[in-house]
Amino acid sequence: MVPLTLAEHGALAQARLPAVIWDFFEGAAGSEWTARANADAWRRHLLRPRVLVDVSAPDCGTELFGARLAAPYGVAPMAYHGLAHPDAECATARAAAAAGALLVVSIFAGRTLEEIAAAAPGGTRWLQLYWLRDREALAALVARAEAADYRALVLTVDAPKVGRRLRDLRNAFALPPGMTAANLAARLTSGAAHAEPGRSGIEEHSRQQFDPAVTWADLAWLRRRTTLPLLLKGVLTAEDAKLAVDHGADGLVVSNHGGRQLDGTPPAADALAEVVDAVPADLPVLVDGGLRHGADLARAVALGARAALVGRPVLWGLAHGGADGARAVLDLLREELLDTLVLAGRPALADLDRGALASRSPYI
Ligand SMILES: Cc1cc2nc3c(=O)[nH]c(=O)nc-3n(C[C@H](O)[C@H](O)[C@H](O)COP(=O)(O)O)c2cc1C
Ligand SMILES: CCCCCCC(=O)C(=O)O
Repeated sequence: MVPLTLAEHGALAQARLPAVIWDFFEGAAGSEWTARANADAWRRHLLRPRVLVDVSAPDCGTELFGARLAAPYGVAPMAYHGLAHPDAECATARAAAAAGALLVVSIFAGRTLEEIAAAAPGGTRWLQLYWLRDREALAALVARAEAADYRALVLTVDAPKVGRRLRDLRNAFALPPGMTAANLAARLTSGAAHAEPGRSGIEEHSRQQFDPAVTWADLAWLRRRTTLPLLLKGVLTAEDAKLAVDHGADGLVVSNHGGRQLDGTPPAADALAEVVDAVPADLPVLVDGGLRHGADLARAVALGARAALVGRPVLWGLAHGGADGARAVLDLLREELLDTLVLAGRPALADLDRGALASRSPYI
């Protein structure tokens, strides 16, 4: 079967993956309400098409921090792509570069930053960080990212610890043998390889390694260590968006972590406008969570996002088809976006503003 929707990519992946790994990918915190709401919220923004517009040459290309992208999209940072496919992040890097998409590499990647860069030399890559207790490890990663031509840093700020993910607790999820975070010393990663019944190795590991005492005041330490643009990922409120700007953030990612952290937060699609409206107009705001169709990319741009990141669907493609599968997911999103631009009578991203949407329809 040639998958024609992201959901069909998901079905192929689920058929292939061990259930505990599928659960780790798909799972979210608590009742998983926020994870479900993420996808539903995009669809509540109905599209308002314009007619008799010249749509013969639609263009969804864009530029982000000086890099050219084929569409306003990227791969969200996700730990351990090797759980999906043996070629791991190197395959994802090849897919993203071929599709003209940004790749945000997780601090918990299973391949080194240098291997990932070498796998797709022309690609646009950023590095995501969690604030570890071991600051020297963080500083070393920043230096390596700069040397390997990563173009920005993304500090994830919604995770003083990993959320309470019931599927992982039920499965006593732990990393399989051989699966390690290649960019960190073994002493910083070994905790995720074992879980007692009713526990999650990932959650325990985060309690050991993540610094839950970090505050806005600490950002200056990171800011001083790099000239790269610094984005904060996991901001959902106007208050925090303003604080981020005051503390030198160069961009934001509106995100509830795909519902994997605090269940009950607003869907990302609903938080986006609040954040966009709180920051200077030229500050790049990205968004992730629940984007499952190219039309959702159009919705994100219309609400003020400069680009959107896609998480689980890329792992679905990777799981069933390696680099080709991940690329197929990204290509499908771009094709669907172009189709949306044409049929909505808005042939360029600049034509997408809030007038392109009828929000919060009473009909669905
Ligand atoms: C398996 C998995 C691992 C993830 N690992 C990370 C991570 O290492 N760092 C991070 O900031 N976010 C991580 N996330 C969250 C994603 O970056 C992103 O916020 C979320 O997946 C977007 O939602 P979506 O999957 O609905 O597209 C992870 C998500 C998944 C599904
Ligand atoms: C201590 C390892 C944490 C990895 C967390 C990755 C993940 O599942 C997520 O951020 O979500």
